[in-house]
Amino acid sequence: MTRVIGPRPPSEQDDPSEQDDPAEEAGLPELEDPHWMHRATEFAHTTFWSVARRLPALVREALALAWRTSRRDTIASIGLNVAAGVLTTLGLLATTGVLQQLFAAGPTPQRIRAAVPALVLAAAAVTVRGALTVAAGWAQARLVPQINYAVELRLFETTSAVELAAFDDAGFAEEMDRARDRGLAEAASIVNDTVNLVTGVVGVAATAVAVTVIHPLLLPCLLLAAAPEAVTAVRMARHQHLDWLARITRRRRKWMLADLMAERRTAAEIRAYQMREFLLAEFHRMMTLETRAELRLARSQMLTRGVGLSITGVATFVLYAVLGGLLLTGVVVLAAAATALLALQSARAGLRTAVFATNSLYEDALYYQDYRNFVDRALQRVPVGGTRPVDGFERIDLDRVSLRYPDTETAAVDEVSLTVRRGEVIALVGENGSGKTTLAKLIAGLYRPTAGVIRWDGVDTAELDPRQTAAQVAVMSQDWWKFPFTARQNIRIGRHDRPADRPGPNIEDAARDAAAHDMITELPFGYDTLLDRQFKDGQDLSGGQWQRLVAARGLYRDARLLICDEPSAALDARAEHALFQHLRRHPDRAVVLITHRLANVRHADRIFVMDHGRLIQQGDHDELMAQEGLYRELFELQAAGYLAQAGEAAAES
Ligand SMILES: Nc1ncnc2c1ncn2[C@@H]1O[C@H](COP(=O)(O)OP(=O)(O)OP(=O)(O)O)[C@@H](O)[C@H]1O
Repeated sequence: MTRVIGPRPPSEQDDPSEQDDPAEEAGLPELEDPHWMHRATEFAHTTFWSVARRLPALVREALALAWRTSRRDTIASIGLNVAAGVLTTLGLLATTGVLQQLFAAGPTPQRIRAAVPALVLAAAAVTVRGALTVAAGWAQARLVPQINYAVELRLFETTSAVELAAFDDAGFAEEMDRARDRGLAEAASIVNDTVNLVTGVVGVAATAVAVTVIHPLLLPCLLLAAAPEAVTAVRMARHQHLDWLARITRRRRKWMLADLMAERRTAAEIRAYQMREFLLAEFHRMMTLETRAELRLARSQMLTRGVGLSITGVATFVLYAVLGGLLLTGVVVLAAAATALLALQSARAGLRTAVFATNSLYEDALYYQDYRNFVDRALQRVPVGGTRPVDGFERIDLDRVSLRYPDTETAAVDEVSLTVRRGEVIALVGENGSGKTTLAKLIAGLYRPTAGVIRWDGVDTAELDPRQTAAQVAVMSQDWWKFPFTARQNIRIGRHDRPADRPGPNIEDAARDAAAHDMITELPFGYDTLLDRQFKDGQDLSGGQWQRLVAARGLYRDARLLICDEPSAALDARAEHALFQHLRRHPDRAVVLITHRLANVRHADRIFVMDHGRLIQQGDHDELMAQEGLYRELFELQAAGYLAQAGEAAAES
């Protein structure tokens, strides 16, 4: 049988456990550290005691988050764990009672009878404690999805409201990634860690109370015996973290390779270039190094644990010796000593839980802080706008408007003044990078000018209600997104909130106007076809078909200002012709058209020519053709191509 997947089998020489730290590793392709690495590094270099010092503040933060999300589940998670702790104490005391009766003098049946009440109490304590622990776990598990939902909602409410310009700011984008990648997930973790910490501390405290009641001298003995285990737990957690840090770049590369080999969007290219062997070899190399690192960690963890267990063994031996001494000198009775040994198990488990929870809480809180900081900063970038109502316009005036993108030397739009009037079609033309799209986004209100003023009927747009202003605008963007919805939804999102009584084109009419209707009806489920291949029955469209859908959405929006940025770049001649029939003059609408196909702007009322962000020419087609300049040059260049072809065809016939 042919092997479908057949990576090179590891040779003996490749045995990961046999190789030393390879120089090969240094030859791996360079990758930048992920943006959240600074937190991981910060944690790695913080001592456990510094972590413990910050604990009260972190616990307060986590509890506040849980409290805001669900008071009932917060109280239940903490309260039930504390109650379980009280029952641990009761259970241990009852056990001492049982042992005291069993070790007392007298005939066996009589001793057993005397032990029965304490035995019942101990059994009841264990049972109720178990029930409380289960209920506490349930409350804790209920908290997690609620917290996740609350923090995600808050994040996306904020990211979807911030101004578009924020997305051009590399710092902002990085903070957003950081908040999304780890910050979000760690919100529920810090609450979980806190509840675990409380559980651990309550467990230790309950045991401590029980042994102190039995005999105060037992408490220091108990802590002494449990301490080595806690130290081992801290050391192992640190090892694991440092090792994870050292391997993170390689693991990212491994994930990236794994993604490349199992992603739809890369599948075609990988096959076309026959990259399979190359990728599998890279993956194999990465896995070899990774496995070797994991084996190294396992070895060092084993050593740490071995040393820890040896010290714990010695400490337990010392405890036994001390208990023996106390028994011999009659300071404690046999029953109390036996209970102390039982208590030791419980204290160890509690201490281990508390130590792990402390470590995790500190680290997770660092990432959660990233989320908090991002949301605070993002809220400052939500455009406030004015309150003046807007209902259409007669004219939009740009007065020496400029826009400089963050961290760039030159202005993408430089002191441009122009007017867009209702009922007109205006065109923006110019070479690549001349600032047309940026200017269109300024007119659409997607960007605020960094200098100059835009006025709607004489009123500065900063004074207008931003939601109402945006409702007047439709943008058929050059870089549209393939929204993973049905064809109908893809058009309807253009004005999904249109009230039933408000007039406007219906979905099918808009699709017909954009030459999309026939193409949609030919899809397997017509308008209800899901346009995403990653889901069952989903379909994909060609570039031109998508663009027809985008045009249909823009027409369905039925806005007073229609901005069309290269609306026909991917359309065939028939679809382009059909679309431009519907982009003609309309008394209630202004159209701003950007296109490199200059034949389409011939009939525009006015044409604005951009060059390096500046407006260098304006007029209608005839005026611009009558003068020397960029417009005529570009138009003639394009026309020459058609004329030459027409000439060749005439000569051949
Ligand atoms: N988000 C951005 N951040 C930084 N610079 C940008 C951004 N978008 C565009 N630019 C720069 O601004 C200038 C104008 O770009 P713009 O997209 O407005 O040009 P254009 O005339 O529409 O080009 P094209 O004809 O290629 O679509 C270019 O130099 C471009 O590199």
